[in-house]
Amino acid sequence: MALLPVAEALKHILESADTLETEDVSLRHALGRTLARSIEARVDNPPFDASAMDGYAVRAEDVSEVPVTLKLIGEAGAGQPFSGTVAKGQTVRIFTGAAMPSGADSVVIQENVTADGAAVTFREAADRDDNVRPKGQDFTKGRALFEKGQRLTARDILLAAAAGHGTLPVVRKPIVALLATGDELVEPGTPLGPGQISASNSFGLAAVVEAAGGEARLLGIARDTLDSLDDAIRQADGADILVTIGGASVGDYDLVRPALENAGAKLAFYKIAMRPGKPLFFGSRTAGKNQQHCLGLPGNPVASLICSRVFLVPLLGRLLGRDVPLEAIDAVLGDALPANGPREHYMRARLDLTTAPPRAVPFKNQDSGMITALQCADCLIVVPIDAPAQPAGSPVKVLKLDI
Ligand SMILES: Nc1nc2c(c(=O)[nH]1)N[C@H]1C(S)=C(S)[C@@H](COP(=O)(O)OP(=O)(O)OC[C@H]3O[C@@H](n4cnc5c(N)ncnc54)[C@H](O)[C@@H]3O)O[C@H]1N2
Ligand code: MOO
Repeated sequence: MALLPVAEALKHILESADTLETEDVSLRHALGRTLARSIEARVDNPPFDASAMDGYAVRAEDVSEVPVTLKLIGEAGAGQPFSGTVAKGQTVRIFTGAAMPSGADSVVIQENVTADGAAVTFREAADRDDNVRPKGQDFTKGRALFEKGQRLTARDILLAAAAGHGTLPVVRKPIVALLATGDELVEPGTPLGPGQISASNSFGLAAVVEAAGGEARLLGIARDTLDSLDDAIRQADGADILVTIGGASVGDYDLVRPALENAGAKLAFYKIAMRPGKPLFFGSRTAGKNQQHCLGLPGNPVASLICSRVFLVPLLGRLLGRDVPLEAIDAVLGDALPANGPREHYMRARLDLTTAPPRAVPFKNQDSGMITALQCADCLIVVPIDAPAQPAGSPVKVLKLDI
């Protein structure tokens, strides 16, 4: 069977998914969530003309020539407006954040004033609007603040709060069930017996899912039997995506696809023209009340993490209503590359941004069990299918690693 090109596999995955439902969350839980609607300001900011300094509110024309002494008639504190009006020859003690008293149009900082009871002497002249933040200078009611599909940052949450929003409409978090499979796997931190390795992928993938705005549910480790896989797959009911890890290839114990098919999954494709990542598959099944996407990732840790960025993160993006492309950069090869085979090769590399164009230096060992090479890579050099050998300095397309 011909291997499916990466772009076609991704297109298929994206076309299979729609944006999830909307829910309102409090600002305290809004960080990293994706807006389901565009958002406008509900109030002006500041909501009133406000003092930017501690000092004295005056009519600027009264202090155009100094020294001059004005009569103190009251005080305006933050949240404690002065209810009277400042008339000619008068001043009001004012503090940062307080509303400007009517009649006053300027604030003189207290360092430039000598107060003696009700007699306040100004040593520095002031202009209109000095140290005043005018109503709506930051934003006015109705101003567009955020776009639908925007992922909320700390700064966004600050702005939303200032703009009168206590909650925000966001897209429900996609739930991703992660199922490790294999008799050799033990939970990380457990001493390794003969032939055993740590089930590292689930933890790397859970981090990818959560950084991308999803909620990861670890289903643990299924053993290489149909019974164990069936049990584990049942635990995934209710998840929007079931990601299986390993058991996808052609070995006698690669039982994940048959187990998923037993559980009602219809596979749309299996095996892609990608290195690492060849045995990846994708399909869907009815699981509980919802239609569940099933993504089978290869067991090799590097393959599983890279494939998660290339396919799972965009799928999560689609469920959340936003695009999450990998940033592509034009670079030159820092080393010669041999001819490529029938799979698009995503080579782990260091990116030197101090040169123009940037230089991408591929790691010597591109084995998909080389977790250290993935961990210290900055980018992936994408080598097209059947590309000829290329000398150092050849132009290449590079994807910046953001996981
Ligand atoms: N005869 C062939 N053998 C293989 C082929 C092939 O085409 N013909 N493809 C190879 C490729 S490419 C890959 S990738 C692997 C992927 O196979 P599986 O998805 O079935 O993965 P496993 O065999 O279960 O595991 C591969 C490797 O990864 C380790 N592993 C598995 N799960 C985890 C986990 N959760 N955390 C950490 N490491 C994990 C596992 O122990 C193996 O070392 O197949 C090639 N073989
Ligand atoms: O293509 Mo397999 O995914 O690592 O080696």
